[in-house]
Amino acid sequence: MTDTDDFTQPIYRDDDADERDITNKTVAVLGYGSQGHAHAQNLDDSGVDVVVGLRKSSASWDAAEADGLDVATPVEAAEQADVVSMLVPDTVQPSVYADIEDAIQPGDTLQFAHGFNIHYGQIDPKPGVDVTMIAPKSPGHLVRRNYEAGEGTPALLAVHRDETGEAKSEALAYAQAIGCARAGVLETTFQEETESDLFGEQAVLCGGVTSLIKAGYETLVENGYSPEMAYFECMNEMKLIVDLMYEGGLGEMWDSVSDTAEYGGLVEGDEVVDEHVRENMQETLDRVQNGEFATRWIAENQAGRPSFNQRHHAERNHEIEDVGERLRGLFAWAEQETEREPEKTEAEVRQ
Ligand SMILES: NC(=O)C1=CN([C@@H]2O[C@H](COP(=O)(O)OP(=O)(O)OC[C@H]3O[C@@H](n4cnc5c(N)ncnc54)[C@H](OP(=O)(O)O)[C@@H]3O)[C@@H](O)[C@H]2O)C=CC1
Ligand SMILES: CC[C@](O)(C(C)=O)C(=O)O
Ligand SMILES: [Mg+2]
Ligand SMILES: [Mg+2]
Repeated sequence: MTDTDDFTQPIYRDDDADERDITNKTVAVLGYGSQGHAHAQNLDDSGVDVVVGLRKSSASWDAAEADGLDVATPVEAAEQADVVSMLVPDTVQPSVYADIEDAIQPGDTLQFAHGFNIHYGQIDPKPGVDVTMIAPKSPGHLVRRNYEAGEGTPALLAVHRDETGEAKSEALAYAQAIGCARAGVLETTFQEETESDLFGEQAVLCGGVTSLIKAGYETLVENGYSPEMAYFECMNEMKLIVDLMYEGGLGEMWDSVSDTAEYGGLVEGDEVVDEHVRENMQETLDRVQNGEFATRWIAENQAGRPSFNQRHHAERNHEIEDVGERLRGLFAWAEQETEREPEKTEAEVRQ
């Protein structure tokens, strides 16, 4: 464990976990998407007995088998397992849980990578079952890529229910087996993980950044600058700037850019992301905390995702996507380094 003098809370590392708390169990990984394929393969490589749970019709079934994993239906997988890792999309988890509930026995564990369905009351696990979470703070493909490179991905650990008295040590061993304890595992609650994760992806990581990029791109193009110039300035260089912050914090980035960029950025940054943006962020957090976002997302799915589909297609058809695809075609290295999920089909988007 890290020295708590340096941090506000303990951060668990490989030495804090006992691999036998997971290598003596069978884990059913339900879903073989972004997180599912990474957890299943990392667990398998760490010597854990894994069975992947998928619908018979699943396009991922052959992929999981080709990766050398045992595959069964979610019910069959849950019947064999001591730990069921719920890695299907948040919106389908309640119906998948209803299907597998009878297959889970007292003393088993139901584990999540995000707390949405527990926190907002969409799943109420049956008595006698441990309920835990290991939530990697990363897209799943990097959880796998980092593991293979001998590196780790930070994760959050939470215990919602501990019937066996072993919920935390088992979750920590799971985190170790998927490579997260190489980096660090922070203990939290389902509430804190859910609300901070939703806020982060909406206001900053996914929603905030894409809106900032599009607004910058559109401002340049509307003022007569070329799309190629605007793409390189507002999108391509974003990665290079963020990489510096990832490696060495804000300071390393500011040290690397010119003094002109540092002065202009410090002065104008707060003009662009002003008090009004902070008020908007607070409202976003309010909607997460009071359940308004969750209610809207659940209703959106029940209605067949009309707003999601419209926004999904508008985003994919934004001009920056077209110019970006053509420009990235010039980067010889991009194809080797970038491990992208194939574009979702219409049916998958509607799911
Ligand atoms: N994406 C990420 O990087 C992160 C995700 N999380 C959390 O991890 C969990 C999983 O998310 P994510 O990896 O994005 O999920 P994905 O959308 O990538 O999951 C797709 C997988 O789920 C399967 N699936 C979909 N519907 C069903 C169903 N009804 N029954 C059985 N299998 C089904 C799909 O198979 P099929 O071929 O049958 O459709 C596919 O294998 C969520 O709780 C999410 O919030 C947490 C951190 C980051
Ligand atoms: C940032 C999006 C995320 O929360 C993640 C990769 O951590 C997600 O839900 O996919
Ligand atoms: Mg997240
Ligand atoms: Mg998330």
